[in-house]
Amino acid sequence: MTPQNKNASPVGGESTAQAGSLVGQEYEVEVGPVAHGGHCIARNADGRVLFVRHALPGEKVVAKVTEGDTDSRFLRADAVRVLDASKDRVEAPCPYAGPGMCGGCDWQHAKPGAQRRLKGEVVAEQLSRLAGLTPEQAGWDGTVVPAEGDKLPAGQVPQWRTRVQYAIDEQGRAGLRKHRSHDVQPIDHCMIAAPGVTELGIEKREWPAMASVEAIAATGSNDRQVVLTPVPGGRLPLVELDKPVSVLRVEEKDGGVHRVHGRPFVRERSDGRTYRVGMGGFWQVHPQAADTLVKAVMQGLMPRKGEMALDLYCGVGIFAGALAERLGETGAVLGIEAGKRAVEDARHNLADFPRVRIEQGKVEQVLPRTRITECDLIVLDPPRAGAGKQTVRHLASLHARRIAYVACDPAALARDLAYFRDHGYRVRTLRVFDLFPMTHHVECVAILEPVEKGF
Ligand SMILES: C[S@@+](CC[C@H](N)C(=O)[O-])C[C@H]1O[C@@H](n2cnc3c(N)ncnc32)[C@H](O)[C@@H]1O
Repeated sequence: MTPQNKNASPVGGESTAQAGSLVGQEYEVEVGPVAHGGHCIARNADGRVLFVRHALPGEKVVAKVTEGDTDSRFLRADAVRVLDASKDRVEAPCPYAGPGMCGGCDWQHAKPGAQRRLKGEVVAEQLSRLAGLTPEQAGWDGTVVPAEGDKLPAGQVPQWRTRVQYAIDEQGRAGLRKHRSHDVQPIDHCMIAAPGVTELGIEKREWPAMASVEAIAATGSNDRQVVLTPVPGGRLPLVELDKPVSVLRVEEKDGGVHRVHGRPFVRERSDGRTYRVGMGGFWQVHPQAADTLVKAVMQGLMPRKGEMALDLYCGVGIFAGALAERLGETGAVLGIEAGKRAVEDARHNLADFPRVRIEQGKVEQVLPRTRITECDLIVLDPPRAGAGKQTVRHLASLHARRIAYVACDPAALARDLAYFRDHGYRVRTLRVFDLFPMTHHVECVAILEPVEKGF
C-alpha cells in the first residue's frame, strides 16, 4: 500500500453479484480532485482509480462500488458514508438526490459557489490536458458565471429546467432515470424544474403505456407542451393536465414527432426576437441561456455592417438572427443545421432577413458543397461530440477574422481548440457559464482569431 492510499482500505460491503464483480464492495477512501462527469477521483488499496459520486474533494468517505470488476481499469462508486466532510458540503435539498436515487443532479450536496468552482476546475483540467492551454493562455479569468437571478439566498434552489424529460416506470409513475441506468426513480416534484413545468402536474397523474413524457414550459411565451413517447404498442392517453397544453407524440417506428392537438411548436424569445421551436426541437433549457450565449457571442465577434457570417449547427436560428440584425442589409448569413424541422423553423423565424440562407444537412457534408472559400465570422454550436478534426480544418481555411465556439462539453471544446491551433487559430477569450445549476454541466463560449492578428 502506497502512502497516498493508506486509508483506502476495503471495509466490507455486500457480496458481489457475479464472479469477479466488485459491485457492493466498500472502500474507505480519501477523495481527490473533481473529474469531468460529476464525480471525484479516489484510489482504493490496490491503487485502482474510483470515480466517486456524491463526494467532494478532500473528504474521507466510504465509497461503495456501483460498477466494475477485478479486471476493470477503474471502478465507479457512490459515497455512502461521509467520515470527514468538506466545508463545501451541504445537506442535499432534494429528497431524491443521493446514492442509488435520481441521476439528474450531480452536485446537490455542494454549496452553489463550490459547484461553480468544481466546474471551473473541470474546464481548466480539460483545457490543460487536451489543448495544452492554461486559463491565462485561453484568456479566461477562471470563473464560472451564474445566470442572472441564480444567486439565491442559502437553501434556495434555482428553478431553471424549462424542459424536463420524465421517464415512466412499469406502474405508470413519472420519475427520472437513476444514474447510468434505465431504472426510474419516481418523484413527486423536481426541485430544479421551472414553475411552468411544475404547474403542469406531470408527477401527480399516472401515465399507463407511456415510456416517457417531456414537459416544456416556454420562457418567451405562455406556451406549454408535452411530448409523449408510448411504449411499443401503447395507446395514447387522453391528456388532461392542470394547465392547457399542446400535445405531441413520438412515433414508435421512426422516432418522428407528430402533433396530437394544439400548436406543433412553442414560442421562445432571444435578443428581442420571437423564435418558433417546433416538434420537440432544440432550445436551451435555462431561461437565461439563449440571451446569455447570444450576448457573449456578439460581444466576442463584434460584427460589422456588411460582413459575411456562418452559423453552424444553427438549430432554429438564434445566432443567425442576432448576426443578421447586426450585419445589416449588406451583410449575409448562412446557417447550416441537420434537423429538417429545425431548418423549417429557422427559415420561418428569419424570413424577414432576405440575406439569411439556411441549408439543411450535416455541417461536414453541406459546408464543402457550398464552395464558400472565405467569410468574416463563424459561430459554431455543435452537439456534445464537438465539430471534429475535418470540420475544424475546413473552418480554419475560410480565414474568418473571428470564430465563436459555443460548447456544452469542455472535453470536446478542448479537443477542437487543439485542432484550431494546429490550423493557425488561437483562443482570444473564454467565458464559462453555469447554465445548469446542481448538475455537472457547463457552457463555454470561446472566441478565436488567427494567430497573426495578435491580441
Ligand atoms: C447544441 S444545439 C445548438 C442549436 C442552436 N445553435 C441553439 O443554440 O439553439 C446543436 C444543433 O446541432 C444540430 N446538429 C447535430 N449534429 C449536426 C451536424 N452534424 N450538422 C449540422 N447540425 C447538427 C442539432 O440538430 C442541434 O440543433
